[in-house]
Amino acid sequence: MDKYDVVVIGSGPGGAAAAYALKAGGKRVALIEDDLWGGTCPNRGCDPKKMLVSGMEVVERNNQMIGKGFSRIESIDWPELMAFKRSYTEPFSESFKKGVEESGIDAIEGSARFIGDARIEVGEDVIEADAFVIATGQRPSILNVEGKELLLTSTDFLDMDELPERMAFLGAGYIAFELAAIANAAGSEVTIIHHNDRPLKGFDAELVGSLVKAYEDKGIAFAFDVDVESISEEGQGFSVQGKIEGAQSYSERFDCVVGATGRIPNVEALDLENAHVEYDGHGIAADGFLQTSNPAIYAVGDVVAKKIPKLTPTASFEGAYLARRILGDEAEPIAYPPIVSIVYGSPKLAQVGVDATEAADHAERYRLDDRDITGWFTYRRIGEPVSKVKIVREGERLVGASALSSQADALINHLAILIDSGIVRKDLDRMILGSPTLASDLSSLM
Ligand SMILES: Cc1cc2nc3c(=O)[nH]c(=O)nc-3n(C[C@H](O)[C@H](O)[C@H](O)COP(=O)(O)OP(=O)(O)OC[C@H]3O[C@@H](n4cnc5c(N)ncnc54)[C@H](O)[C@@H]3O)c2cc1C
Ligand SMILES: NC(=O)c1ccc[n+]([C@@H]2O[C@H](COP(=O)([O-])OP(=O)(O)OC[C@H]3O[C@@H](n4cnc5c(N)ncnc54)[C@H](O)[C@@H]3O)[C@@H](O)[C@H]2O)c1
Repeated sequence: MDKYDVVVIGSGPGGAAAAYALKAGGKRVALIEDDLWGGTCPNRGCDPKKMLVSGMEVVERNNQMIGKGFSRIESIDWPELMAFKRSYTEPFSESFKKGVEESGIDAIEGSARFIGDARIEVGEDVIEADAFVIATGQRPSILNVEGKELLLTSTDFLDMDELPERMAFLGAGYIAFELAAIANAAGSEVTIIHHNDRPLKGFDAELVGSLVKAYEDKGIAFAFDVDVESISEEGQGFSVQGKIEGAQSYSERFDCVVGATGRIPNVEALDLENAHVEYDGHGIAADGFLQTSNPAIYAVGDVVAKKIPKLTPTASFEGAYLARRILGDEAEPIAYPPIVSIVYGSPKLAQVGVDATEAADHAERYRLDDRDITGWFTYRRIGEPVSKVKIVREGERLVGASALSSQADALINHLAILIDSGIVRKDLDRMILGSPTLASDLSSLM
């Protein structure tokens, strides 16, 4: 039987951040993975998605420049774009594992399950540790309808050999908006089917409305207030059936249907009952120190039941915090800075900090600037059809922002740095930044 100081279960951004920092702090560490090394983000999440987004961005930029020196719309060769994506993803897992081993962490392959309060089993091997970190992430939740086995997931989409001519996404969250934009740019006829009329619920309703309009302008269809009841095979394709607001029936045929109705925590295989670790359908319960109901077991990343966005940077932030805590360098509970959320759609939608609703509800405290900046030079020069920004200030200081444009991802990160550092307009005015750029716009936005 092997004995470690710390065993980390799951090699995604949360588990890897904890394992590397614990090893650097002098601990004997094992990292266990039962699938691809590096977890969701680099293998079937953020990174492969963004490789495909690169293609979408070229088409978007090309379309915006038509009549401005460009007449031809570049089209995406899907198999070639997919080969480009695979050039990144295919070698990733092996090279990640090699990096783990070279750092002196024991890389163990297999599924971990608890067989006691401080003991796990991986295959035939029993492993003990002073502390465990659960970082097992989430997987797609499959809508419980008749024919659910016919649904594809985001993982299937991100590795599709051929792009279907007509496709549907069920759900209208991050994944549906991002993958729909990619498929649309690559020439597929896309429909997003949603059970209510409020897509991307965590984002500013008005900016989401503008995003939906932009999608419709690109030919993406929305079927709102549809309760999907069944998926069935129809010829070479699939039929989605349901009810519109519980009355009228809905029926459409597609070449493929991708379920994007959320993700669920990977907890079942862990046999958490054997270690007295509490969890529910949202994930593992962890306190402000990321400690579970068993004091020797911690949890980080997507597998934790939490209100904050389940994203790669939050998972790695938690992993790094937890390593400091276990190493005895952290006495305070975890404190998150404002968290940037970005939907890599076409255009992109992004937000950080206090939102417009909270600002309006607390008008005595916050000042909200709601601006259409489509005419600004930054956007004019690329023929951007829409650019909107909402800025929330408390006194002089920026405390929140939302943005919609093809540049919203970079802009929101600039704004998050201003929020976090407390930089105000007069500080910006003392700087000479490269112009014209997003950075040189900041002073005017403040
Ligand atoms: C399509 C898609 C796009 C995304 N895009 C973005 C984005 O652009 N930006 C962003 O910030 N976030 C994005 N995310 C979310 C991001 O991928 C996750 O928030 C992040 O990967 C969470 O990290 P984690 O370490 O908690 O879990 P994961 O990365 O999911 O890693 C968990 C690991 O644990 C392993 N595991 C599970 N059970 C066991 C077991 N019993 N034994 C051993 N190993 C086990 C799994 O195989 C997995 O490798 C995206 C997600 C998806 C699905
Ligand atoms: N850019 C990013 O940072 C990024 C990208 C992709 C995924 N992610 C992460 O992955 C998670 C999962 O993404 P997701 O898009 O699957 O989840 P999500 O929670 O963002 O969206 C799920 C959507 O499905 C809808 N839905 C739920 N039940 C439904 C039903 N019965 N019929 C129709 N619609 C239904 C929800 O109302 C919601 O709009 C995200 O919450 C996020 O944490 C992040």
